[in-house]
Amino acid sequence: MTLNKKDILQALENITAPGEGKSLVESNSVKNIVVFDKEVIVDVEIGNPSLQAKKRVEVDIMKIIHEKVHPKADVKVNVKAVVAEKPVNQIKGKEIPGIKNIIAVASGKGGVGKSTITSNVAVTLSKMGFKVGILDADIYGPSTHLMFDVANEKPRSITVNGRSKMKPIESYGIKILSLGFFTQPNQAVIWRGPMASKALKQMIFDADWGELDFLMVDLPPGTGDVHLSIVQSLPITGAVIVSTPQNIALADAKKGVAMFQQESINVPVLGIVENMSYFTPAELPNNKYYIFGKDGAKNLAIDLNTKLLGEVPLVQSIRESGDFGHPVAMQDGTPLEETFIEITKNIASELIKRNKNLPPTEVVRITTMSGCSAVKKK
Ligand SMILES: Nc1ncnc2c1ncn2[C@@H]1O[C@H](COP(=O)(O)OP(=O)(O)OP(=O)(O)O)[C@@H](O)[C@H]1O
Repeated sequence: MTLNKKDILQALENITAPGEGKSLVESNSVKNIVVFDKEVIVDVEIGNPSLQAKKRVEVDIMKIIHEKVHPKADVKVNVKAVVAEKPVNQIKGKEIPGIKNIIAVASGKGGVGKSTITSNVAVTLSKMGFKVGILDADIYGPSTHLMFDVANEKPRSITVNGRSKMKPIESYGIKILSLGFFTQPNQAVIWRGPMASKALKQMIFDADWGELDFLMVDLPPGTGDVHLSIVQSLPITGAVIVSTPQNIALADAKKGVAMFQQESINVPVLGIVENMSYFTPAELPNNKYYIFGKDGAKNLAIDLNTKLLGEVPLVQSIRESGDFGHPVAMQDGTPLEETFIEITKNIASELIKRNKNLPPTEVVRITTMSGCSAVKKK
């Protein structure tokens, strides 16, 4: 009996690769053929990993060789399944030169204190000596301009390298751009999807942010289409989710986490900040009343395999300082300053973990911060 490779290859042209609509030869599935006397060994690779597909290819090859080449050939078939990695359709915004980390702050539910947490973490980062910016992307109710007492300011247009750019408003050393700068205080503006996207793109890419260590983005509450398009248009380094302890808020926070973890977005969730964890009256600072429930965010963080970044109490001074345009974390030597330092450090150490794939210089730069305490700005 004389068998040769060419006849075998020709025979294999009659078999289609499972799920490919092409012959095994055409689809390059035949990797090797060894002929030795009456013995034939065929190595094939197919894309379908199911047992049936493998068995079908094996039987088909044996049958066709017996039919077209030699009925007594001793055929051995090795079928290997090679599953191509599924391309992930990630839509990421292009990098913003000069901005090292972009932290998105989100909440599933409205009014849980997302802007309060954003402002106070930004202030704490700035007190630590970092260059910080805030982009208020809350299309429903921007409030950063109020919390930093710059409600009546309007960003100017300046020329940088021959291009006209929007100059962020600076308050307490933090650069701010907010949709709130472009509406009248008493005007009810509904930023519709495309209009909001356009305004935000301008505030991101046509603004003179300069060098920033951190740009905090205050997202609108919710997890709808508008949120997706905002999140997808920004190169976000990590996301922080804010929730209050009630079940109804936690259920929405869960959706917020899921939004960032979607395959098409895939933004690392740095953790959850629980706001209004307990009430502490000013005259009884050691008393804690868990009026909205206890450990809700902690349990959610465990469930979702993320971190509880900290718990912020419900206290009058947080509301007052927000209303007066002077974030509470600016005050030195208070328990709330400590609370925000703790949260900020936790965010930073989660960022270090997430950034470990970045070039070493990037990681070192952030590592320096993790161990440091608040450095007072001159
Ligand atoms: N821990 C707190 N203690 C007391 N008041 C708080 C606390 N956190 C937030 N507030 C107050 O609750 C109100 C809502 O807070 P904030 O605007 O930060 O919420 P938000 O989630 O950003 O709201 P929105 O959904 O409108 O964007 C503000 O008046 C703020 O000062």
